[in-house]
Amino acid sequence: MVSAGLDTVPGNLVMGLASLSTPEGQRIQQKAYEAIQSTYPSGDAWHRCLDEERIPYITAFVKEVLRYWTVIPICLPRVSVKDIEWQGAVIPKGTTFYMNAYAADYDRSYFGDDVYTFRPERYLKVEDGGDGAFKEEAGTPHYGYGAGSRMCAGSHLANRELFVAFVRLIVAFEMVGPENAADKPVMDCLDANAIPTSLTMEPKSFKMGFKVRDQEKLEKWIAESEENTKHP
Ligand code: HEM
Repeated sequence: MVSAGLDTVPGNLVMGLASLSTPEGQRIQQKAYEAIQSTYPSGDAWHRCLDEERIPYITAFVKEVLRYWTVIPICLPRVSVKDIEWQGAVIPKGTTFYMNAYAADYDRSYFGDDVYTFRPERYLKVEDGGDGAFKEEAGTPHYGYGAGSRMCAGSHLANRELFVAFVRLIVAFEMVGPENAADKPVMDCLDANAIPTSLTMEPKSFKMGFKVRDQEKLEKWIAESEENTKHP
C-alpha cells in the first residue's frame, strides 16, 4: 500500500508541472489561479485545500493530468476465471489479460478528437465544447487508475494528494518554461517516459522556472505547515 504511490504520484505531479510550464499551460495556470482566488478570496486556500475540495477547475485539472499522463500505460495482469466469448471467439478460462489504459485514455470515440491536447475543460460540464464527444456521465472519467473491481486501491488518497499539491503550487508560484528551449519537457505521454519498459512512467528530465508570487506569504505557509506536522 505504501510503495504503490511512490512513483505514480510523483510521475503525475512532475508531468502536471510540465504541462503548466508550456505556453498553453500559462492560460491553464491563470484560470486555475483565478478559480482558487475566487473560491478563497481571503487567501486561505493553502490550508483549506487539506480539508475540502471546492475548486472544480483544479479537480478537472487533476483528472486531465491523470488521463493525459497515463503513468501506468499497461495495467497489472488479470487472469480470467471463466471462458469469455468475444466477437465470435472464445477466450479460455485462465487467460492472462493486460488492460491498455493508455489506449483507453486516448480513445477518440470517448474523449473526442482532441485527445492529444491537454485540456482540463473536458471535465467541466459547462465547457465541454458542446461537441458531445465526451460522455461525462458514462462512468470512469479516465483510466489512469485502471478500471473494475481491482482498480487502484489508493485512488482517493492519490486524488487528495494531487489536489492539495497543485493548489499549493499554483497559489505559491508562477510557473514558466525553461530559459533554453532545449530543456523543454517532452509533451507526449509515451515519448516522455525515460524507461519505456518500466511498469510506471519515469519522466525524462526537463527544466522549468518557478517564480514566487509572494515570498512573505509562502514563508508563513511553510512555517505553519511545519508546525502543524511537527512530531511532539
Ligand atoms: C496518481 C497516483 C496513482 C496512480 C496513477 C495509480 C494507478 C494504479 C493502477 C493503474 C493500478 C492497476 C489497476 C488495474 O490493473 O486495473 C493500481 C493498483 C493499485 N494501487 Fe495505485 N495508483 C496511484 C496511487 C496509489 C496509492 C497512493 C496507493 C496506496 C496508498 C495505491 C495503491 C494501489 C494498490 C494496493 C493497487 C492494487 C489493487 C488491486 O490489485 O486490487 N495506488 N494503481
